[in-house]
Amino acid sequence: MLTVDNINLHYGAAQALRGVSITAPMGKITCVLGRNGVGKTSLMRAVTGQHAVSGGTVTFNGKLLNGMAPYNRAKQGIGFVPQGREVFPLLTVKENLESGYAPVARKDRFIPDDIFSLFPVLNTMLKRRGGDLSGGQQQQLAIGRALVTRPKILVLDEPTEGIQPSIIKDIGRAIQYLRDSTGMAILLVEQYLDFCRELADHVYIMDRGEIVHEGPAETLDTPEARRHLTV
Ligand SMILES: Nc1ncnc2c1ncn2[C@@H]1O[C@H](COP(=O)(O)OP(=O)(O)OP(=O)(O)O)[C@@H](O)[C@H]1O
Repeated sequence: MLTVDNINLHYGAAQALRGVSITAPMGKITCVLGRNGVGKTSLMRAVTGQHAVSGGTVTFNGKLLNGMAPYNRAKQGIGFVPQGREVFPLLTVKENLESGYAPVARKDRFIPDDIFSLFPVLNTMLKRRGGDLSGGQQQQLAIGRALVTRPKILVLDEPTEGIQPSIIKDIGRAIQYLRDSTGMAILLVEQYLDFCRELADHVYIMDRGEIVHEGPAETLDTPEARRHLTV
């Protein structure tokens, strides 16, 4: 289980997170929702080690992650699919997937078949450059690359952003399959309410750097939750 306990995060003098606490249990999909600029990506940066917290703790399966470099967090089982995908445009699909080998033991340096079962298009495009793929295909590649690192928790930052509906469905199915078949924890940041309502076991809503709502996915339909999500 991932436990974020009472964290603060600053960019210089500006505070982006204020006393944020969330948990993401194994075998569950935990979704963090909120409008633009409320701190969702900052929370993901705190979890993956891309930005230091200025207070509080981040632990994964009992191990304190504070101060640990992103590379070492990947070794602990934190797999990250960043906002905007960050696929290497000049590397082939195969090379992009292989870039996930760095944190895994030598014996595990192969591409698990599951990835091609989930996203068959990647298998047919192995020799194509990452930059030549559509946005949806790049998103599938970014998820595949994270899976190559054999994560115990998959952290996804707005995987549906700018993606066509049919591929959003494929990505949703893949996320459910990963939860149900591997028991990994999934931490999902989203602005797309319906996607979260369908997938999430538990939801958090953020506003201005704080958690303002927490509950099962059904609670997204309460007026109190809606109030935090409408512009
Ligand atoms: N590198 C940075 N330097 C300074 N301020 C930043 C930086 N990154 C984010 N911020 C500020 O921190 C706050 C939270 O931003 P963050 O990106 O975490 O929000 P978000 O909810 O993920 O938004 P979005 O949905 O647009 O990605 C915003 O006010 C933003 O302007």
